[in-house]
Amino acid sequence: MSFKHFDVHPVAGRIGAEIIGVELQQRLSDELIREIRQALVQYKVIFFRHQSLDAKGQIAFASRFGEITTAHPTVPSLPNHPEILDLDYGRNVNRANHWHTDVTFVDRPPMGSILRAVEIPPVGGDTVWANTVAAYQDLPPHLQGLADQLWAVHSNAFDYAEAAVDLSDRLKAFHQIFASTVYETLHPVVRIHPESGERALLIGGFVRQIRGLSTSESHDLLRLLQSYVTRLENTVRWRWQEGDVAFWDNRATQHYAIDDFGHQARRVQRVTLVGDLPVSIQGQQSEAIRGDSSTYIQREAAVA
Ligand SMILES: O=C(O)CCC(=O)C(=O)O
Ligand SMILES: [Fe+2]
Repeated sequence: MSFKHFDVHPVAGRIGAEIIGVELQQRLSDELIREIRQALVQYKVIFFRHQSLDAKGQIAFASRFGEITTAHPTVPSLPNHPEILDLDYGRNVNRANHWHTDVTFVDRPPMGSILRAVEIPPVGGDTVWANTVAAYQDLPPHLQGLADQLWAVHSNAFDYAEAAVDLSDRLKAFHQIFASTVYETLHPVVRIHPESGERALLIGGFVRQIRGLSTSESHDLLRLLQSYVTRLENTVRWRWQEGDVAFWDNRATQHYAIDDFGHQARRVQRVTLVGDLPVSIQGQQSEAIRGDSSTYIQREAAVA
């Protein structure tokens, strides 16, 4: 696909592209936003180098793609900007060095996220994304056929359970609400991407159990499926520079923030877009089992 409004330089063979010639702080035309959305769906994660985007600009840009959530249980938002999660590693959040698709324990996981690099260590702190459509395509046909039939329970039960950093009172309040509320959702292991129609594996760090299998069978099968996601051929690694912006399609990716920067500062800020209910290849929708995801999405209101 070619794009009229910008140049696209793929960063790796199967996922990730840099968009060149767009200044995100400016008000962009509807047509340009449509092209960015097409690039997002095609490349799964897109990068904009050296932007001069501020918090307001980030919110304004994100809102062109849909509704923004203020959702995160333990990561604080910027003062006056509940839409912006302030991920200041070592100071206010745990490291995200595990493979995951964001927030899959709720029935409507985010459509995507826009992450802005505020402070980046001189070396280390890269982020890796994996293409979960390519992972599905790599499965041998018999495994595809099996995965197509499976459903899995995703839960927040363990995640963020222990805070590695001292939490402020405000964060403790968020944390308590989150820790005392178990969210559990049944998602298809293979979802149909609502825009591209592609089949994508929906697994990752929040999956607890494949329905209908024993714990050990579920564990082994998840490990096998996940090995297709994290095949290096299906990944892209981004070496951040300050001002960079990454926008990922959370419906077709997992990601992993590499924890190799010791005690150096690393600060990124995220705006998250509301997603829709995943749909299986048979046309069945994900189902919340426990926890009302609107309480999650309305976190600020719940604490206030
Ligand atoms: O810090 C990063 O690079 C990514 C952290 C993360 O998992 C997220 O923002 O969803
Ligand atoms: Fe994440």
